[in-house]
Parts: sequence; C-alpha cells; structure tokens
Amino acid sequence: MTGTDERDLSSPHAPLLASSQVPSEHDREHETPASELEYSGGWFIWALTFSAGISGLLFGYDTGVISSTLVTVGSDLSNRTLTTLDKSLITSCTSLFALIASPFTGVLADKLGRRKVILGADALFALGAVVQAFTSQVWGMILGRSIVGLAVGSASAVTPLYISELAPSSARGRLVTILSLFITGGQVVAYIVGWLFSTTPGGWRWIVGIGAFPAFFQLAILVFLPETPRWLVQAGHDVQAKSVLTKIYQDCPGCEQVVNRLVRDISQEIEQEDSELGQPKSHGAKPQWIHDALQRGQQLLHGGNRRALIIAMMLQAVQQLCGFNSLMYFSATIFASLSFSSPTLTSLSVALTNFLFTLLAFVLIDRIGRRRILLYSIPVMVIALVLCAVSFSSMDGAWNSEAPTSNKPHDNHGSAVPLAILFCLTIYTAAYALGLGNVPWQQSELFPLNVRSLGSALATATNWGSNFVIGLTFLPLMEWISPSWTFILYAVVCVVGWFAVWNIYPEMSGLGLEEVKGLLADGWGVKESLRRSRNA
Ligand SMILES: O[C@H]1[C@H](O)[C@@H](O)[C@H](O)[C@@H](O)[C@H]1O
Repeated sequence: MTGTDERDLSSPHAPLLASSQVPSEHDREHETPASELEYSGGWFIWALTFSAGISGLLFGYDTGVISSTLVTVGSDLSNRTLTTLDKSLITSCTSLFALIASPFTGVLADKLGRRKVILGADALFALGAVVQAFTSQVWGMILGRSIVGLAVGSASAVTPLYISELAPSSARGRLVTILSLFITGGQVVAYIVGWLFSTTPGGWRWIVGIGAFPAFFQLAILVFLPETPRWLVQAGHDVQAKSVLTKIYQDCPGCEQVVNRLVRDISQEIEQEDSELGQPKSHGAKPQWIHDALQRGQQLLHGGNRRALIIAMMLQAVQQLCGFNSLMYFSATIFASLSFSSPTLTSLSVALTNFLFTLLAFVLIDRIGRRRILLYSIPVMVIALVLCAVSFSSMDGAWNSEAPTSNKPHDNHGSAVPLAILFCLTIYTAAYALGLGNVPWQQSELFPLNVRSLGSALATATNWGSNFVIGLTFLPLMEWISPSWTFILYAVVCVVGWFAVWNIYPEMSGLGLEEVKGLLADGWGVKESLRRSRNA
C-alpha cells in the first residue's frame, strides 16, 4: 500500500476524497443518488456475479448429491451396507458443520475480506470432494461431508454478501437471485449426475468427486476478482474501492459523479457508525479482532440492527421450516413409496421445477419486489400443501420410511392419488422457488455495513440450523404423525411466515444499501417502504 494512494489507516474514516476532488454543495445537489439510477450493471458486474455464483453451484451440487450417493454406495464403505444411523450421520453432518461455520464466516469476512473467505471455501469444497471420493470407510465419508459442510456454510454466508455489496441497487435483487439460480442449477446437475452414474460400479466416487472441479475452476478465476468496494473503504483502501466502483459503473451516464457519491455515502456511513461507537480500542487482554467482533455483536442487538437481524433470521427459518428440503433430500423415497416406476427421474422433476421457477423469480424480483413476491407465493404453497395432505389421507396403509420400495406400503397402481400428490408438490415447489427459495438470500441488504457480515452470517446459521432440523425430523414425522399431518405442519409454518412477512418485512427493492438503515431505524418501516415504492 502506498501512502499517496491510500488513506491513512490510523484515521480510517478521514475524508475520502482529496480536497481538490471534494464536490461543492452545488455539485452535491446535482449528483444522482446511486439508488435512483436505472442502471443494471455492465459486463464487469455480471462477470463478477457469475464467477462468484460458482459457490452457489457447489452449494447446490453438494447438497443435492446426497440422495443418489446413499442409494448407489452399496457396501463399498467399511465393507457393509449402510445402516440407518450411517445414512443419517452422512446426510446431516453437512448441515451441522455448515451451521458451525456460518457465524465464524462473518468474523473472518470482516477481518480478511469477502474474497479470501470465498477462496477458503473453495479449498474446503475441493478437499471435501477428494476425501469423499477416495475413502473406503464410513467415517471417511462423514469426514468428507463435514468438510463440505464447512465449505457450504461459509460460501452460503459470504457469496450473497459479496454480490450484494458489488451490485448497483436497481439490479441487486436480480444479481443475488443469480446465486439461487446457481444453487438450484447445481441441484439439478447433482440429480442428473447421480442418475447417470447410478449403474456404474463405484460410480458414487465420481458423483461426489466431480464437485472438486468447479471449486478448482473458481479458485483459479477468483485470483482476478476484486474485493468489494464497501469492505475496501472500511479497511482504508479507498483508491482501490473507487477503481472497482468505476469499473462497475463504467457504462453508466455520469459514472464519475455516481462513483463519488457512492464512495462518500459509504464512508459517511462508516464515520457515523464509528462516532456512535466512540471507537474504543482493545487494551491488553483481548486481541483487537475479538474485541471488534464482540463490539459488532453488541451493535447488532440494538435498534434497527436488531430489527434487521429478526427479519433476516425469520425469513431464513421460514425458508427451511416450510419443509422444502425434505423434498430435496427424500423426494425419491416419497415417490418410491407412491409406486412411481422411476422415483429418481420423478424427483428430478422437483429439482427442475425449482430451477425453472427460480429463473422466473430472476426476471420478476426487481419488478414485483421481495415483499410482494412472498405475499403472493406463500398462500399458493399453503394451498398446495393442504391439498397434498388431503391426497395422502385418502391413501391406504401406513407410511414406512425404512423400506418404502420393498414393502410398497401404498399399493396405488392405477389410482390417481400419486399423480395428484406429484402435481401438488410441483405447484408447492414452483411457488417456493418464486419467493421463499430466493428472497431470504437477499439478507445482506438489510444490514448496515458495520454489522453486515455478522448479521448475514447469523441469518445463514439460522438457515442451516433449520435445515438440519428438517433433515432429521422429516422421516420420523411421516411415521409418527402421518404424511398428512407432516404436510399440514409445514402449511402452518407457511401461514405463520406469511403473517410475519406482512407485519415486519418492508419492501427493499430499489433502495440503496445505505438507505435501508434509515428505514429500520425507528420501526419496521413497512408503511414507509410501501409509500416509497408507490412513488418510485
Ligand atoms: O435457496 C436455496 C434453494 O431454494 C435450494 O433449492 C434449497 O435446497 C436451499 O436450502 C435454499 O437455501
């Protein structure tokens, strides 16, 4: 770092622009706020989003791949057929380690930068894939899946943060949705690869090992990707921040003004946060980064930050507790029980629907808005779940998740009920993909810069905690309270989620990241956000 092109780190929030560059009052009045620009970003930001989105592909691939792995592994591990306990541990250790990794990711992303955490996640993705592909023991598989869990946890926390901090506000929704497209696309690829290798002896080693390739690819290209301007300003690298922003806004009319305005907004936000805090430094006992992390934790629990955290955690909890991943992990089991001739192919239809409707969400999200898309789509999920429950209740025989294929508890050949269930689950998946599947990943936009990565990380931990609960409880619930009541339970979660969204989730579409703070400062900001979006 050279003294001439960087701010003095000892006063990290000193005025950002050299005095000759500081605009006059008159200039400021005529500057266009970045949030009011109809600018969807040039090739640079799209290239960055696609490169970062590979993390989403890995996340989707590694979570989607488990169902086919479990059914093709045979007795290759520890020379025995997998027990139910083996299967549960192999499946759930990934969510558990993702849950453990995500809060630490927040601290690391602040200390080292967003980009380095993505690099670290890639290394873990590759290592986890290699360990799984070469192991011949059950514990080796659990170890590999746990390493992948650490990778998934950190990638899922840091990548939306990275993309939303780079994105121009009018395209932010769409750019973050690209991540969901990569996740759901990764799941489709995992189902297809699983199906292709299902009859090859030892094919499961390929299924899990293939996950290493995108990780290596991303590792190679990430070297060329920049850090986010917001992190750079916070770390005192202002000139680099400006040059990244200049590339992002290069095709935008009045680019220089917009960039100046943005840099000043970010730096003012940091200054204000520091002055609210009084910037006490750590003395003695605790290292500075622990001190900073604790301080951020305290800040997160106050006022608007606490509201942002509640919204982000609520959305992530509803995304998982609505039960969607029970389909992702066990749809083949469900369809086998319903006597479909090719359960894996039938479950591929769920993954495909999820992907295609995420694509539709990508087109619609910035136009319709996050809040509205949720308020429209969740009721459709409720209706589909209730109809699914009614269909299940009209079937004979009790559910048996231990041996759904051999015992065929539901002998329904010739009945229309399995098709009705497939139809309801497809509608449920489509509505989920339009709203809940992707909106919660817009979480970073809710938080001001100083608590953004910690807040996003805690929301991501909520996602993985709830994912773990669903993965662990779905099959027992189907047996204990019946399929109908299980789906009714998910419908109740959706209803509760709908009311929570209605009451506390303001419309974020089109707001600049620096404006959101004001919205949540004195309340949930729902009315104010609706007023603004009507006027926009
Ligand atoms: O956004 C994603 C997506 O909807 C996936 O299909 C699902 O498996 C994940 O849990 C979720 O976080």
